[in-house]
Amino acid sequence: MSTPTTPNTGLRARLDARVTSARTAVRASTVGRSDWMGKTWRVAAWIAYRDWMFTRALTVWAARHWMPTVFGVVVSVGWWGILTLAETPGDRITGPLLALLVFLSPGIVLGLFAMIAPARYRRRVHAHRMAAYWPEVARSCSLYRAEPDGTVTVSKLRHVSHQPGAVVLRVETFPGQTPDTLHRAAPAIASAYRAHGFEVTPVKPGVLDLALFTTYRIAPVMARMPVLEGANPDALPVGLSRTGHVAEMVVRGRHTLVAGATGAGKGSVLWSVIGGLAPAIHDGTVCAWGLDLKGGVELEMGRALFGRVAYTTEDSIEVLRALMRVIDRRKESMRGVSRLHVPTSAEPLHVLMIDELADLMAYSEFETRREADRLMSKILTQGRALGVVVVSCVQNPRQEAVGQRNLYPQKIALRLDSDVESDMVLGPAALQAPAHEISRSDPGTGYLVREDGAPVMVRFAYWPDELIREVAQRYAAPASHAAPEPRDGADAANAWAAAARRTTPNDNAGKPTNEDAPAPRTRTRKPRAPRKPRTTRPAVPAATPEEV
Ligand SMILES: Nc1ncnc2c1ncn2[C@@H]1O[C@H](COP(=O)(O)OP(=O)(O)OP(=O)(O)O)[C@@H](O)[C@H]1O
Repeated sequence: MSTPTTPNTGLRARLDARVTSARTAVRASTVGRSDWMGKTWRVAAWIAYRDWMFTRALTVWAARHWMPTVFGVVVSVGWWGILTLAETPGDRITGPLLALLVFLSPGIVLGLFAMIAPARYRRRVHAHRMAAYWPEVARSCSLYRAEPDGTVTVSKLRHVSHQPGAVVLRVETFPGQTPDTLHRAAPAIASAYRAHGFEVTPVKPGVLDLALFTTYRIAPVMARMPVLEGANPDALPVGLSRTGHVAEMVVRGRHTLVAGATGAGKGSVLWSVIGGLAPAIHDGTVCAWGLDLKGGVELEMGRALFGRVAYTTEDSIEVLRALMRVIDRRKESMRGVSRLHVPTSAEPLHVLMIDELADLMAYSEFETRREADRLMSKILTQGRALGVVVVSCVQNPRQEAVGQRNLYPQKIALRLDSDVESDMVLGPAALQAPAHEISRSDPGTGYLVREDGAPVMVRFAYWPDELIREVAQRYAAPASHAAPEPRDGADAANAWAAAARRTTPNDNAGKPTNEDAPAPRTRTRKPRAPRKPRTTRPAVPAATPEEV
C-alpha cells in the first residue's frame, strides 16, 4: 500500500536524495580513493576538521573571556605597529629586541594580568592547579573506567570556580557511571584536596557541583531588624552558609527538629525563625505559639510576638489541644478545596515553637507524657498540610526524649556530644554533616538538613536580647491571635483517644465525678470450698551411698 505524499515532502525527499548522492560522489573522488591521492585528501580533511574544531573552541573561549581577548587584540596590533616601524635599513638592534620581547610576551601578559587583577590571577592559577590534579584524584577515588585496550576514562571536570570560602568543582559522570558514585566519592575527594568539608549539589542529570570548603568556620552573624519582604515562610533567611550566601529555611509545610548540646545556640535558631517571621506575625499571616518549659526564660523576651504561650507542662497540654482544634477546623474547611494550606490573615500559618521538647516528652509525669505524646503525634502527622507546623528544640536527641524524630522532615543539628547523636538526628546525612565536630567556640553553627537529605552548614544569626525586645514591640502579634475555643463535645484528639479506649484528663470534662456516682455495689462472695487433697505419686526415696 502506498502512502499519499504531499508535493512538499516529495521535493524535500528529492533534495535529500541529491545531497546524499552528491556527498557519496565527492567522498568517492576524494577521501574514498585508495591511491596516494586519497591519502592526501584524507590528511587535508583531517587538518581542515582540526582547524574547524580549534577555531570553534577559540571563538567560544573568546566570547566567554572577552577581556583577555580584547587585551590580546590590542597587544597584537601594537606589536604589528612596532615591527613595521622597525623595518628601517641598517637597524640591528630593534629586530632581535622585538624577537626577545615576543618570546617573553606570554610572561609579560601574565605578569600584567597578575598586576591588574591579583586576586583573579591567583584564583585562575589555583583553579588550574586543581584541574591538573583532578585526573590523579579521580583515579585514586575510583572515579574511572579502564578500557580493555588500557585507556582510562575518568569523570570529567567541567570547570573549577571560586566562591567565598569554597572552591566548586563541576563534575560530570561518564556513560555507565551514576551520580551516586560521585556522591560516595565526595569525602575522599575532599580529603585528597585537603578541604575542610564538602557539599554536593546536583546541577542537572549526571552533573554535580562539589563545593570544597577552604574554611572550617563561618564567622558570627548578627541579626538585623526584619522586614516584611524577608518574612517568607517558604524561604526564610536565617543566617549565612559556608559559601557566604544567605541560608534560607522552609517553615511552611515542614516540621523542624533542632538538636544541640547545651550552649550550642538553639536560641539563635528559635529567634531566627520567630524573629524573621515577625513582620508576617504582625500582619496576621503567621501565628506563633510557644512552649517554653524552662519556665519562660527564652520566650518571655519576645512574648508579644506569640499568640499563646505555656511555661508549664499542664499549660503545654492545653496549648497542644488548642492546636488540635485548629487542625480539626481546617480539616473541615479544606476538605475538597485544597491540599496545602495557603496562609492568609483570616487563616494564618500556625508555628508552634517548643523550647526543650524533652521536658514535655520525657521528663514529665507519666500521664502528661502520654497525653503530650498522643497530641504531638497527631499534630506532627496531620498539621503540615493544614498549615500547622512545629519547630522543636531539644538538647538530648536520644530515643526517650524524641521518639517522634522521624516525623520531622527537616532537621537542624547544632553542636552535638557524640557521633552517635549526629547519627540519631540526621540518619544517613550524618556522614556529610558531622555535627559532633562543630567547635564549642562556634555557637549558632549547625547543619540544616532539608527534606531532600542534602546538608548545608549554616551559622544562624545571633539575636541579642535588645533586638528581640525591639522586634516584639514593633511587630507585636494582633489581638485576634488567641487560641480558638473548644467546640462543644470532644475534639478530634479526644475522639481518637476514646476510640482507643484510653482516658485523658479532657475526656472527663463535664462527666460525673466519683462523688456524684452512686456508691459501688459490693458483691458478696461465697466462701471458697475447701480444696480436695491432692493425689500425689509416692516420692522416690533418695539413694543411699551404699546403694550407689
Ligand atoms: N549565632 C550565634 N553567634 C554567636 N554566638 C552565639 C550564637 N548563638 C548563641 N551564641 C552564644 O552562645 C550562648 C548560648 O546560646 P543559647 O543560649 O542559644 O544556647 P542553647 O543551645 O539554647 O543552650 P541551652 O540549651 O543550655 O539553653 C549565648 O549566650 C551566646 O553568647
